[in-house]
Amino acid sequence: MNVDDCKRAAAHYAASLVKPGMVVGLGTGSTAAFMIERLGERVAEGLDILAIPTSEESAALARAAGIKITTFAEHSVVDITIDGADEVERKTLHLIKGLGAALLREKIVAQASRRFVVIVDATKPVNQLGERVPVPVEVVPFGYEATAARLEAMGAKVICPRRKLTGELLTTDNGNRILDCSFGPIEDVQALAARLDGIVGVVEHGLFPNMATDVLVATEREVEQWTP
Ligand SMILES: O=C[C@H](O)[C@H](O)[C@H](O)COP(=O)(O)O
Repeated sequence: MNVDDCKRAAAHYAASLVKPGMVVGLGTGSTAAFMIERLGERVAEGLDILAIPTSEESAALARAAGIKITTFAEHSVVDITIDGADEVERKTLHLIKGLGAALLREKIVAQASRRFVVIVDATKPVNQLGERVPVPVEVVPFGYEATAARLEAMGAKVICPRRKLTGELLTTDNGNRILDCSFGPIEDVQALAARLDGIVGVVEHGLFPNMATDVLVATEREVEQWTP
């Protein structure tokens, strides 16, 4: 199985957890896209659900797949959210998310969910968060250079990601900027999350400690289910 086959296997397993009548949070990214596609197939076969997407991209995929969309104005609790991740810490199931710039909406939807199922291929689990990827941080555009300097003073190497096609600075669905912050392997995820929460100009960050209720890891042979 190649990486896409693994992503698809985890996504299909997660989609099978969705039951009729549920309000479903739809994650963002390449793994979540396989899950949205599969849920669309189940909807075509008669599954009745409502969905809250975590990005404009996932909303477009859901509409194209025939999945009905709802909002928090109509449903304040989400039964299950299924989303990808950029890193999963093996021992704790803490996550880094947001390399696709959707972290703020993803965290709002995850926080409102009874069950938060994370779907990954075997390249995503790590011993310590920050081993392979930076922590994306969503910041308001005003003074983002000053916010970046503040993050650098905390020990991060900060990069402003740009759109591949246009070269423009990456802007989120919420009109904010993303700063990718490399801290290296993170000793204390919750302490770093609290420090990031305390910086003026930071809207949200991609550290998701103690949020996943299930992590589905697709290896070449099987889909493993990890729980905290
Ligand atoms: O902002 C993007 C999201 O957090 C994604 O869930 C994350 O980047 C994983 O994406 P993928 O499944 O494409 O690796």
